[in-house]
This record gives sequence, C-alpha cells and structure tokens, in this order.
Amino acid sequence: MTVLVTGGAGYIGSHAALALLDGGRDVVVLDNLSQGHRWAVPTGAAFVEGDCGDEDLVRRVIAEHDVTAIMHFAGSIIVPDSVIYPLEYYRNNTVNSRALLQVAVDSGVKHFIFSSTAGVYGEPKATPINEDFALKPISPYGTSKMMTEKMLADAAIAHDLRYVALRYFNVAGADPKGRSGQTSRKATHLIKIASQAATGTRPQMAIYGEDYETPDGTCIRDYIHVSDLANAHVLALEYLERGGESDVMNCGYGRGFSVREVIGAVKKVSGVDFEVELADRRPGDPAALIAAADRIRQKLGWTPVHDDLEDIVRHALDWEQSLKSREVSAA
Ligand SMILES: NC(=O)c1ccc[n+]([C@@H]2O[C@H](COP(=O)([O-])OP(=O)(O)OC[C@H]3O[C@@H](n4cnc5c(N)ncnc54)[C@H](O)[C@@H]3O)[C@@H](O)[C@H]2O)c1
Ligand SMILES: O=c1ccn([C@@H]2O[C@H](COP(=O)(O)OP(=O)(O)O[C@H]3O[C@H](CO)[C@H](O)[C@H](O)[C@H]3O)[C@@H](O)[C@H]2O)c(=O)[nH]1
Repeated sequence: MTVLVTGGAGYIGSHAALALLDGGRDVVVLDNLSQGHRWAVPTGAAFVEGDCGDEDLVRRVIAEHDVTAIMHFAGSIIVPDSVIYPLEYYRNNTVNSRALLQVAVDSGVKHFIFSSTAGVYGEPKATPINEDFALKPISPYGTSKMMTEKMLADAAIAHDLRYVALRYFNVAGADPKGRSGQTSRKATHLIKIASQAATGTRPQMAIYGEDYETPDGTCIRDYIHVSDLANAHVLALEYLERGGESDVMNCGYGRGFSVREVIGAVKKVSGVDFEVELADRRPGDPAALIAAADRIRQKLGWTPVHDDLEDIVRHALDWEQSLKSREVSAA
C-alpha cells in the first residue's frame, strides 16, 4: 500500500510526500531530477531516479513497492517556455502522462491524482472561476494539462481507475516546519521573486503592468499555501479510497490579492524596502484569476489552515533564507 509520487523531488510533490509521510503512509518518489533535487525528497520516502514516461521502469517500481495509488506531479511548468518549446511540453506533460496512465491501468492501480492548473481555463469570462467553465487554454502548457485531464476522463470510463484532477491556482509558501520549499532554478512566481528581492538574492524586481482593470491596476491572483495544497492531495486520495467518483476540483481559497498587495506583504513581513520597477505587461496574463473553491471543501472536507497572505509570505521568506545558508554551506 504505497503511494507513487512522481515529481516528488520538486516543489509541490515534496510537500505532498511530506503530508503523506506525516499521515503514516509509505511513499516512493520517482523523479528524473531535471528540476528537482535529491535532497528535497523527504526522509522516509523511497527514491527512484528516472522518467515517469519510462514504462518499464514505472512497471517495476509499481510491482516492487506494491503501489496502490499515484500522485502525478512530474512535468514541465513554465508557461512562456511552453510557447517557445511546445512539442517538448506536449512530450513531457501529455505523452509521459499517457505512458504513466497506461502502466497504472496495466498494473491495476485504481487511484490517480493529477496536478492540473487554472491555466486550463485560459482567459475566463468571469471570476470566480468554477469547474464547469469552458476549458480554453491559451498556452501549450495549459493545453498539455487539459489533454491529460481528457485522457484521464476517458481512461476512467474504460478501465477500473478513478481519479481526481486538482486545478491549482497560484501556489506559494513553504513547509511551516522548514523541511521543503520552492527551489526551482528558474523562478518566475511572484512570491518567490519578491522573497528573493527581500533576502538579497536578486537586486530588485518588476511589476508586470499597472494598467489592468483592477482596483490598483495590477493583476489579482488566488494564492494558496503549498501545505494546504499538499493536504488536499491526501484528502483526495482518502476520497477515492472510500469510493468517491472521479472529479476535477479547483484548489484555491476563493479570494485574491493584487501584485501590489503581495509586494506590500513581503516588504512588511521581511522589513526590507527592496526596489520595485514598473515594467510592461507580461503577455498572456489575465487581469484576475480567483477560484470558486466550494467543490473541494464540500467533496473532500478540505479546511485550509494557512489562508493568510502574511503566513504564506513568512514561510516563503524563511525558506529563501534557509536556501542562502544551504548555498553557503555547500560552497
Ligand atoms: N507551481 C505552480 O504554481 C503550479 C501551478 C499549477 C500546476 N502545477 C503543476 O504541479 C506540478 C508540480 O509543479 P512544481 O511547482 O512542484 O514544479 P517543480 O519543477 O518544482 O517539480 C516538478 C518535478 O518533476 C520532475 N520531473 C519533470 N519531468 C519529469 C519526468 N518526465 N519524469 C520524472 N520527473 C520529472 C522535476 O525534476 C521536478 O522535480 C507540475 O505538474 C505543474 O504543472 C504547478
Ligand atoms: O516578477 C514578477 C512575477 C510575477 N508578476 C505578476 O504576478 C502575477 C502572478 O504571476 P506568477 O508568475 O506568480 O503566476 P501566474 O498567475 O502567471 O501563473 C501561475 O498560476 C497559474 C494559475 O493561476 C498557473 O497555475 C501557472 O502554472 C502558474 O505558474 C502575474 O500578474 C504576473 O504578471 C510580476 O508582476 N512580477
């Protein structure tokens, strides 16, 4: 009875592995370390270095570890890169997911939890966004995730497999106990970048556009603490284990903060007045993305405990500081 966590050496997967281990589950992490780090795999989890699209390897891992459920985090995640390298994104996010799903079905794994994204909605017609909105992704990244959702839906009809696809809004923060956090080599996420500016890892940062139709002109997003998100995965697994139907669920708190509000919170919590420039809009940024977050609360009984912007920021800052000392000690 082991959970296979693909991408468990990365940001969200390592937090999910921690949540599973904290709940007394056995975990095996499969990660090719293209972005993740061996040290990010939580103590107590078994680790296999390899590709989730390698069917023979995954078949062996499932058999050797008696895997009964899969949480699939492995993937390529940078939206602008997906525009430049679309075929690479379809290979890693769609083709490799197909391979993983094939082995899951062949091996009799019945429960599958998938990392999807609010990016599947594209430019939504209104906000908050509920799960029944049309899927109209505007990037290859969003399309690659939508295609995997479709494969899951079809496979779940044809085979003895049930799934939950979790559509994450803006994931941020770090494990409150300091055991993991966001370490991506190519940081693009706002709270990560602002935390780097506050801790001196980068000299300044920019706001991408101040002329949106929002109260302060900057974009609004629904920031969700990574540990609340990790717990949602554990609850989704329990839901499937007690016979829950396959479903898709938004993961957000149902409220939003503007870029300016986020930067203000990072300055307040850190006590550092770092330099912020004004830059042009970043292509493809919708003005506001807020989740309708009722379904996940109702169906999974999910009750977030870190729904506080300053909490999210504090944990992100603590992690950024700890990364600096890690680099110093590694030098
Ligand atoms: N971070 C976000 O805000 C966000 C938002 C929505 C959805 N997601 C999704 O959540 C998942 C995890 O994202 P993250 O932020 O933790 O990213 P991450 O880059 O930190 O983690 C991804 C991990 O997957 C591994 N990986 C990539 N391709 C692989 C492959 N073919 N085989 C094995 N391992 C592979 C990487 O080495 C890395 O450790 C992704 O699927 C991403 O699309 C993330
Ligand atoms: O240095 C920065 C970084 C970001 N931003 C702004 O901050 C907001 C949030 O940007 P992020 O890059 O942190 O996040 P996105 O909303 O672009 O995208 C993230 O959330 C999406 C869902 O909302 C998808 O899940 C996607 O995979 C994930 O990267 C945007 O308005 C962006 O323009 C800045 O102003 N300056």
